[in-house]
Amino acid sequence: MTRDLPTPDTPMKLGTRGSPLALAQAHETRDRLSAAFDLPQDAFEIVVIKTTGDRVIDRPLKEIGGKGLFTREIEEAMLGGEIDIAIHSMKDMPVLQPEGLVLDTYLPREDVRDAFVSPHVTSLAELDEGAKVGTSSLRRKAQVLVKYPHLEVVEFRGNVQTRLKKLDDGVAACTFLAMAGLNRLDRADVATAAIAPEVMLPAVAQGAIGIERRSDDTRTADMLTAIHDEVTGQRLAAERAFLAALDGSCETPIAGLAELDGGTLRLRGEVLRPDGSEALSDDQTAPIEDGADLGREMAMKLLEQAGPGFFDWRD
Ligand SMILES: NCc1[nH]cc(CCC(=O)O)c1CC(=O)O
Repeated sequence: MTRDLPTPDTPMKLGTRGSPLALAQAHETRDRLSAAFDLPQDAFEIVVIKTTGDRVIDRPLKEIGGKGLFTREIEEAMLGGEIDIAIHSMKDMPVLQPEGLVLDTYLPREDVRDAFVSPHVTSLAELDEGAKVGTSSLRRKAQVLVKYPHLEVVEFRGNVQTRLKKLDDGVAACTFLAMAGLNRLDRADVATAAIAPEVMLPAVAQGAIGIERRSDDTRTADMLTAIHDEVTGQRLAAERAFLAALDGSCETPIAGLAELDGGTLRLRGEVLRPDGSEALSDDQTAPIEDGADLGREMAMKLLEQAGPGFFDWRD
């Protein structure tokens, strides 16, 4: 340690959004830190920060646009010294962080799968022509339409409670939620079924919590090594290299999942046309330490197969 550990008088400040899921993730981080250093919980202070994405709830995210819709205010608070670390769902994080910030600490990954949620049916295959599927995820939309072009995808924003209410109100016949989020909220009961990655490949980094810090804050860097999960780091290195090489933004339907089997890393990747008219996928293995190279190579191969214009909107 280059400096003293936090105390209740000088707590470490954990920045987070205020959604129930974000708070659950912040609490998990605090619990892991307090256990690792045998510190009381009040040596850590959870600071809730409202982001643009939280404030604007009446429009589709892609209309508000701009990078870091859910992170900008949090990262500014960290650069300004108001908080020491920021806790994020890694699947929402861009591959590059602003100057002065580092994001390389990951907690052990939760369930990576998507959940299918419906009060009416147990799978998409049971839905009739024209039935409405609620999702605001471009990936899930494209994945649904590739297999079930006769279904209609409608915009579906909001937290778990809001989305369940919308299903009750008949706005859509079904929706998808990440199993990880449901588990962290202790709401796995909401899932009608967990969808195997073979059926719906999850988003890059789904189920992983990442902790961001200032690059010059060595005390915090030292502390975070105690709660970092190496395997999650190796998996995300491959998945995020895949995403980075695809130049993936929130506006490109991309899926990717790395898994370890002994000393081998298996990466599955998928890119889709936004209208769901085509999907390209790959499945390869490499030694664990070559995960990032594998991610890059897979991205290059899929980009070449896709050709120009593949990701263009055809709404
Ligand atoms: N984009 C929203 C978001 N970001 C992370 C999660 C779930 C938790 C996770 O994947 O870690 C969710 C909700 C969802 O997809 O159901």
